Amino acid sequence: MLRSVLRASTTRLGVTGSRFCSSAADKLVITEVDDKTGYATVTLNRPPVNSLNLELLTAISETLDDLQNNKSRGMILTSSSKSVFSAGLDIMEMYKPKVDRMKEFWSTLQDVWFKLYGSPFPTVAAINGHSPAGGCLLSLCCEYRVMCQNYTIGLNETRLGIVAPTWFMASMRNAMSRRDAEMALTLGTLFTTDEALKVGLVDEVATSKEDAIAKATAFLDKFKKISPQARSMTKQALRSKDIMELEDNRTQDIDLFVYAVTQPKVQKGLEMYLEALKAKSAK
Ligand SMILES: CC/C=C\CCC/C=C/C(=O)SCCNC(=O)CCNC(=O)[C@H](O)C(C)(C)COP(=O)(O)OP(=O)(O)OC[C@H]1O[C@@H](n2cnc3c(N)ncnc32)[C@H](O)[C@@H]1OP(=O)(O)O
Repeated sequence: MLRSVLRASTTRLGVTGSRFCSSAADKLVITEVDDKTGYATVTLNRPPVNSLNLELLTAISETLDDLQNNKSRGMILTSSSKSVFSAGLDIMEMYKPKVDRMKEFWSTLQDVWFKLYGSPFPTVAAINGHSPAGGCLLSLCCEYRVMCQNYTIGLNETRLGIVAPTWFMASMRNAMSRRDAEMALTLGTLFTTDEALKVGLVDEVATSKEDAIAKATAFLDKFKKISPQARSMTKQALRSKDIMELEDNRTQDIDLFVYAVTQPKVQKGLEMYLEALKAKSAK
């Protein structure tokens, strides 16, 4: 049975059985913990496309703190949308930005990356929809990815005229061969589910969200007989080089982000990209 933990930002709510309280639907991140397994299902809930703005990133960051403080046994990251896992960073945070907010936005994204990529508990992404750019990054931070059929995933930054930061690249390199990561990053490839499986960007394909959650749960179950401490120390040792590299360069990374995104050429590119997105959705 699902337990008490429904959390969004700083608000705790109750839950009865497997049903959410009505107010849960308004929350940016919904967390349910299964009493039997102890696994938390964390659902991104910012319609229409879970684009990652400062508020959503803050809610994710706080959720990850909660899971760590409660010594979570495992996390499944998914989305409440029927067709989008996450559309990546909210382009409105980068288009005509206010510099102070932009810095806080990027610093919060860094926090989420540290907490998710370096989490002591095991993590799986149940990717139940499209997952470009920052959406792909969130899933890459997890240890295992199960993706539903007929969607797209990838770090497509070069297609927007943007260079993915080195820690985005490191996250991709951790999942795929160096060669495939180089091709994918330079081309800004958005892979179909089947293509993503072939290059190792995802680990399993699912037929539905329920199937993805079941496969994610089966992955977490594999660690039942493994010492949690040995497991987490091994994971963190393998990822520590990437983590230390960003830790040592946090401020420069924020400054670089602000500099790159405020370039007139990049602003123009973002404007055109937004216009194209809006024209497409108006059709
Ligand atoms: C030194 C380093 C410098 C910089 C590094 C920056 C790194 C950047 C990382 C990023 O994540 S950038 C974001 C990249 N994201 C994308 O390219 C995805 C764009 N979106 C889509 O392709 C599609 O929306 C979709 C995710 C495939 C979903 O398609 P669907 O048909 O379901 O929805 P629709 O396109 O109609 O969108 C609905 C609505 O949402 C708006 N939208 C979509 N994505 C974003 C976004 N990322 N940010 C802000 N808004 C977004 C879209 O415009 C529609 O709005 P409207 O209803 O008002 O028209």
